[in-house]
Amino acid sequence: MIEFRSVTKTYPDGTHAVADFDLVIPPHTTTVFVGSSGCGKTTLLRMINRMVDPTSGVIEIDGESILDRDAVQLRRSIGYVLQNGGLLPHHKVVDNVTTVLRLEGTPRRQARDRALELLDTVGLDRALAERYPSQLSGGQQQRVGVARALAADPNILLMDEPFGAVDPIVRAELQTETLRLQQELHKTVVFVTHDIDEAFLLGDQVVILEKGAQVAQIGSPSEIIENPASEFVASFIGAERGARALHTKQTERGTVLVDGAGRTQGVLVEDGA
Ligand SMILES: Nc1ncnc2c1ncn2[C@@H]1O[C@H](COP(=O)(O)OP(=O)(O)OP(=O)(O)O)[C@@H](O)[C@H]1O
Repeated sequence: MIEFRSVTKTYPDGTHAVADFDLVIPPHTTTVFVGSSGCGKTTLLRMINRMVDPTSGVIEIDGESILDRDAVQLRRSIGYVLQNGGLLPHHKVVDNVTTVLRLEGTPRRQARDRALELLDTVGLDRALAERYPSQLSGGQQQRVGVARALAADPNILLMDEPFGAVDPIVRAELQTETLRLQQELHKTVVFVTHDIDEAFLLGDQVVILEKGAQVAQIGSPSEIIENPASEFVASFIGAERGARALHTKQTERGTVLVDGAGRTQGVLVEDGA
C-alpha cells in the first residue's frame, strides 16, 4: 500500500505543484491519476520513487516513510515507464532491459536470460534483443520500456503517460496489453494520463485532479460515471456528450442505446434476460 498524507510540493521557483494531498493506493491494483496538463500528476508520481522530494507531508510504502529509505535503492526497487520509453539509444534492447539488474550485480548471463523472458512477457520477439532502440517502432520501444521497468520484479510500477506518443491504434494495443499484464502480474500500478477514456479503461481506482493536485473525485470508473461529484467532473468525463452520453431510442425490435454522436452502441435488455 502507498499512502500520501498531507503532501505538498512547492518547486524552488514558487510553483505550488501539489497542495495538501491525501491518498491511499491499495496494493495489487491500478490507480490512475488523470487531469489536464500541469495539474501535478507527474510530480505526484515522481514523489513515490523520490525523484522529487515533497516540501512537506509524508509518503509511506507499506507503513514505512520513504524518506527513511535510501533514495537510490528505493528507485531501483520501483519500476518506472516514461512517455518516450526513456531507452538508452546507444544500448541494445537487451542491455536496456538489464540495466537495473546489472547495477544490482546480477551476472551478465542470468540478466540476459531474464531479459529474454521479459521480452516474451511484453509480447516482443526475442530477435529484437540485439537491435538498438532506433530500430524499433514507437510501440515496440514502449514495450521494451515496460520490460525494463519489470526487470527487477518490482511490486510497484509507475507509468507516466506511457502511451502518449504512439498512434491511436498502437495505443489501443498497448492498453489491452497492459490489462493482460496486470491480470498476470498483479503489481501495484500508478498510471498517469490526461485521457479519461484511458483512465476508465485501466484504472481500478481513478483520481481526477485539478490544478495543484486538488482531488476532484476518487472512485472506480463506475462510481464516477454513475455519480460525478461536481459539474467539473461531469464535464471532464464527458457525461453529457460523446460516447458516454447514451440515450435510448425505440425501434421495431426493442430499445437501443445511442451515443452523443448518434451512433447506436447497444441493445437494452431487461435484467436477467
Ligand atoms: N522542476 C520544476 N520546477 C518548477 N516548476 C515545475 C517543475 N516541474 C513541474 N513544475 C510545475 O509544477 C506544476 C505541475 O507539473 P507536473 O509536471 O506535475 O504536471 P502534470 O499534471 O504531470 O502535467 P503534464 O500532463 O503536462 O505532464 C506545473 O505548473 C509545472 O509547470
